[in-house]
Amino acid sequence: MTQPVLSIRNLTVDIPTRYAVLRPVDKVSYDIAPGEILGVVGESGAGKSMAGNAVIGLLTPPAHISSGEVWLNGKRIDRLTPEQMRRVRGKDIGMVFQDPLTSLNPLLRIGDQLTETMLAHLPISRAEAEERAVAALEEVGIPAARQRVNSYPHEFSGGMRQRVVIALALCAEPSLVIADEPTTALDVSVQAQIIALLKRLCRERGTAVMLITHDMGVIAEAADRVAVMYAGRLAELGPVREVLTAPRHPYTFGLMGSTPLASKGLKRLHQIPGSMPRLGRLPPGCAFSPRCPRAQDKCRHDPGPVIDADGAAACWFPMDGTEGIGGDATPPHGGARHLPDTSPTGARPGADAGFTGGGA
Ligand SMILES: Nc1ncnc2c1ncn2[C@@H]1O[C@H](COP(=O)(O)OP(=O)(O)OP(=O)(O)O)[C@@H](O)[C@H]1O
Repeated sequence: MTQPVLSIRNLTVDIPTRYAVLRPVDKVSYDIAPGEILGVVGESGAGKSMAGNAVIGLLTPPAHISSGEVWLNGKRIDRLTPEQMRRVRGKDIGMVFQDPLTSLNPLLRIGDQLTETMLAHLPISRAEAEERAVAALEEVGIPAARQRVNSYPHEFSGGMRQRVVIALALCAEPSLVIADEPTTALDVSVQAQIIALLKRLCRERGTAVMLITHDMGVIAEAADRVAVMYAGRLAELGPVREVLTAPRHPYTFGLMGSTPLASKGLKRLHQIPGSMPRLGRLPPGCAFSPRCPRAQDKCRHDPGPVIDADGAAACWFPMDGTEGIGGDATPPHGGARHLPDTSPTGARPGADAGFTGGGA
């Protein structure tokens, strides 16, 4: 089997506070292979960004990795010094954040930003780096790239700026890109283009991608595998085709059902009742149990099983993959039109799981 680009094992992040130690990431394990896009999805506060920041060494103290391991291309990186980690971030890991201005220096021409990044990490001459900067902008679809290298970040629209950030993230030829809500701040019309661009470029280069999003539509459109997070833990991990057509964790099922089925003009939503518990107030047992229509006594006392990097559902009573799932299991934006029709029942996710219906 190909060596994964990224392997995280039992990754746990703690935040000591005056009253308790909060655990926003709890024993999370997964791999990302070369050229693979792993979508990390969950509600706000699930721990998606914390897990991403832990991988790139950008946790804000007092948050820190308290146990577990992070491996990049066969080398352990969770014990590197901040200086060593800075080099890894520039060379081996590219980053795309929600706000393009986080990644771009407002005072530097974008051509210079690309050139300096390449010169810092690649054995090439300045002339070659400048030529590659133009090519990189052309590749991400910036019109008149030879002139636009002289522009400053504020001279671009939001969508164009995010294209520049993608060019910057990829220019040092990293093996991993971490994209944290890369389209959330953009117009809906631009979102799909940016996701398609990221997907195409990473596929062509064999770059592994950790794509963090709250949007199941983005997962369906772009990801190969999906890691569903809830209250710091992995709820479910598996290939997108399997997880979206036959979710096994009731949370995944509810998350899909609560996504608008925009492409079909369907208004019916199945909202998951309640909200995710705050970190300091996690219930005993499975953190999802207070919201879970399938919860039994065991769920209220025993935390769900921890799943390993091979994937599964962290549920004592997982769904069997046929309950309430139909060929009409189309996630948002038509994303699942590539998914196989495994429908034995003709129902949609969320329809029969006892989640609150929003009305048709
Ligand atoms: N400095 C801090 N002190 C206490 N709790 C914190 C701190 N920083 C983050 N948290 C908590 O850690 C949890 C995980 O946050 P994280 O940003 O990783 O969530 P997320 O899934 O990425 O959500 P979002 O999509 O809103 O960014 C949240 O409950 C958040 O409130």
